[in-house]
Amino acid sequence: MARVKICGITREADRRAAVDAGADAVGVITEVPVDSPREVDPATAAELLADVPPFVTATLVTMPDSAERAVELARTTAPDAIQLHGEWTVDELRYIRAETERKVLLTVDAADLARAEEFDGAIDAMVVDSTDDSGAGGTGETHDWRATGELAERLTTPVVLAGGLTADNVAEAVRVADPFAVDVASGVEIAGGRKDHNAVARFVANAGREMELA
Ligand SMILES: O=C(O)c1ccccc1NCC(=O)[C@H](O)[C@H](O)COP(=O)(O)O
Repeated sequence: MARVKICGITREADRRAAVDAGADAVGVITEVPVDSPREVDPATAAELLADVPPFVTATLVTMPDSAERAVELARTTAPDAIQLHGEWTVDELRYIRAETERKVLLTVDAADLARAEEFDGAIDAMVVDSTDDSGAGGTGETHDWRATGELAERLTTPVVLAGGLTADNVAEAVRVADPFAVDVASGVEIAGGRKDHNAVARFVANAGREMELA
């Protein structure tokens, strides 16, 4: 069974739709150095994360310019988990994890899986995504799901499959990669930064379809 994270929540109604659909985690994006329709300011991120109910992981998604800033953002937005994009060292990730006492996820690019191995065991989950040159996500691009599945078999750290997933391809992605979780942002939108509630519900249902058939 793959768990589901709905990422890039910018509005309360979208957060509610994700929770009502049965998402295991919601992601709120702040402080990223790219122009994203899914980015909100830290105060809005704090509000959106605060009202995530129990048993759903409130995830802060960010690309701050230092480990200290990551810790500060975690303090002001109070998430359950922090998903970092960009270039980080193992020591920096360990520092952020220890200082915040939060679960730390690192996003790695699917085209550079050799880099992923270096972080095995140092973080709580690894998001394998189709990132842009800066390491940002939300590209809407798919990648080699089989290679991600093979990586997941080698690592002890849980792997989250992201990048170009939609309600129509997520069941196949789960079948091929068998990830710990799947993550979607642009693939369930009606417009940039606004979720299509029907697509969100279909995505969550289809991510679990393989389990229903088993
Ligand atoms: O979504 C963004 O615009 C974004 C920008 C900068 C850093 C991270 C971003 N998204 C992070 C996510 O977790 C997305 O869910 C993931 O990249 C998948 O995106 P998509 O291909 O659009 O489903």
